[in-house]
Amino acid sequence: MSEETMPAGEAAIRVTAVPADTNVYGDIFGGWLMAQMDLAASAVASRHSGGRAVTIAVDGMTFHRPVFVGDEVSVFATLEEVGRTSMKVAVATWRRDRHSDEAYLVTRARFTFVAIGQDRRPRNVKPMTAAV
Ligand SMILES: CCCCCCCCCCCCCCCC(=O)SCCNC(=O)CCNC(=O)[C@H](O)C(C)(C)COP(=O)(O)OP(=O)(O)OC[C@H]1O[C@@H](n2cnc3c(N)ncnc32)[C@H](O)[C@@H]1OP(=O)(O)O
Repeated sequence: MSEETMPAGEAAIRVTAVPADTNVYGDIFGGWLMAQMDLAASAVASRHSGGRAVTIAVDGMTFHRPVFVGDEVSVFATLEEVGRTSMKVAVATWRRDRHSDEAYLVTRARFTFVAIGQDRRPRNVKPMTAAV
């Protein structure tokens, strides 16, 4: 394994990177990875808030390693903090070569979501007592 070990728990998203996800150099697009992370984090935020939640900010994203076609990409998302209407979700993405058990951390970031109502305005969310 790499310097860190991939979490043993369930990934919010696990998907295989395919040629359609590549940039002009043949590596996987950072934007595609960000979309997977947004989807994973939004699942946590929507579940906690019991409804629609939108991304308002993404902080601290660094791409540490490239992802290649055929890699298994695992995205882990954990609710870290809950405000009045906002939720901060820590997201970490790992890659595993499909022919190996070696897994490497690709990127981490913190996504902030705001729960919104039918009127698209922020709505209150429950405090972070019950873990998602
Ligand atoms: C039939 C239906 C089926 C549905 C099946 C769907 C299935 C498919 C699922 C896929 C789902 C993918 C989901 C992806 C998620 C998007 O991609 S969402 C699209 C991109 N995001 C947007 O379009 C959001 C655009 N922004 C907005 O509309 C407005 O800014 C918002 C979010 C309504 C907030 O309005 P506002 O007036 O700025 O709110 P304000 O009251 O000032 O602040 C609200 C909270 O945000 C915090 N905040 C404000 N600015 C910041 C900031 N820069 N940083 C951090 N926090 C901030 C405030 O501190 C406050 O927090 P609390 O103290 O209340 O906890």
